[in-house]
Order: sequence, then C-alpha cells, then structure tokens
Amino acid sequence: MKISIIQMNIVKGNPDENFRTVESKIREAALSGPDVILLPEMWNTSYALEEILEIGDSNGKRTKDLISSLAKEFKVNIVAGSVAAIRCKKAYNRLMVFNREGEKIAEYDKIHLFGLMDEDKYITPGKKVCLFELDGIKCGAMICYDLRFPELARELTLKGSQVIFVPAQWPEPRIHHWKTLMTARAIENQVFMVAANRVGVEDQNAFVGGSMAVDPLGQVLAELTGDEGIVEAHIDFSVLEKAREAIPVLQDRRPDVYKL
Ligand SMILES: NC(=O)CCC(=O)C(=O)O
Repeated sequence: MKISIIQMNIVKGNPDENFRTVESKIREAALSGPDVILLPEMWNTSYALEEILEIGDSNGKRTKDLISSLAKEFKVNIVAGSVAAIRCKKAYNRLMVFNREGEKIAEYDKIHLFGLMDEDKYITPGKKVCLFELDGIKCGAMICYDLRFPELARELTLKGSQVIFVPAQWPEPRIHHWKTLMTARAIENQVFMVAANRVGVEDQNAFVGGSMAVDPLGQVLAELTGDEGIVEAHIDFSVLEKAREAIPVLQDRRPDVYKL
C-alpha cells in the first residue's frame, strides 16, 4: 500500500482558500499513483472556533462533494483528514474517508477534545471509534490529541486495524511528544501509524510538520520536516506479521489482571 501524506499550511477562518489548496495538493499527490492520500486536521477552517458555526461545513457537504469527486477522478482512496462540520447547530471535528469509487465509507468525530486550544468549549465530542477497510486492509483512525490515549489505539488494534491514520495540528513546543507517541503507538500495538501534521503559524502556535509513517517495529518509513510537502510511505504488511510472530505482545496481554 502506497500512502501519500500531505503536509500543508492552513489559513485560519478562510475555507475558500483552504479548499483551493486541498484540491491542488490532492491533484499533485495523485500524480504518483498512490493507493491512499492523507490530509491534516481541521483543514477547512482551522481553529477559528469563535465563528465555527458560521464558517464550518454544513453537514460536511462541501467536503464530501470535493473529496468524493477527486477520489473518483483519480481512483484513489482518500482519508480526508478532518474538517469543522456543522449539524443541528453543533460543531464537530470530523474525519471522513472515501474509497476509489468516491463513496464515503467512514466518518469519525474526534473523541478527546484539546482544552489547550479551546476545542472543548466549541466542539461536540464523538462517541464512536473509527474502523474501515481500504482495498481489503483493515484500518483505524484517530485525530491529533487522541494520540495521547493508548486505550484508543489499543482498541483499534484489537478490532483488527493494521494501519492507523492520524490527521493533526500538533504545535512545535510538544513536537518531541508527537514523535515519541507515534513511535510508541506503533511499537506497542505492532501496527503502522501514518500521520499528517500541518505547518505554518496560527495565533500563538507554530506548527513544524513532522508528518510521518512508522512501521510496527518503530522504524520511520517516511517523514517530512518543517515545510509544506508530500511524502509517500510504502507499507509492507509482512513486516507486521513478522513483528507479531517475533514478539507476540498482543497474545501475551493479561486482560484478566488489568482492564484493557
Ligand atoms: N489539535 C490537537 O489536538 C493538538 C494536540 C496537542 O497539541 C497535544 O499536545 O496533545
């Protein structure tokens, strides 16, 4: 499975410009014929939370229309990062997944809201984990701050995920947590972790990218530094099988002693 990770700047409160950027980045990423394209978190509005009900994507329609048509045009799966989506006057940090036919096959509302960026004041949390299949491969997804909760990655793994996608807006001061947690989640669950972080400056936050793919042994397969860019990760699922055969941590768990 070839996964193209898009690392881009996002303009706060300017959906028109962000939709244009996303379309051109997807067109660029599609040129090399990937199986999956991954986008970052909240790419339509970014954290313009005070006006989110006015500028968020009503029922996610604009996102669906654009991403579905690009997925169909290029016959590529798209894990469309997340957008601010509005439904019944409530805002959600919502991830959507489209298959090669342009059908929306999964939707996920961020479960753990990040208080340091005021998400908890404006966004309604999700209540369900996200599992789906791309080309017969079992996948899971989470959004940014969710990465700090090992229970979620473990749940996605126990439900069969081999790859976990993570769109993010994770700022610079804690970027060492990002890399450490991405690697830890990959090693402890023996899964592929694939993440798209943003770049740019927004309010007090600087974003330095660090989008990456990590294999079940903790090896970084692909990585971007601090600029906009697209990187391709080649996923070989035999690495997952071998890692699980060599050290069967999932079998050696003791849920009789601890809960998860
Ligand atoms: N957008 C987010 O969820 C940010 C999470 C973050 O920065 C963290 O340190 O966790």
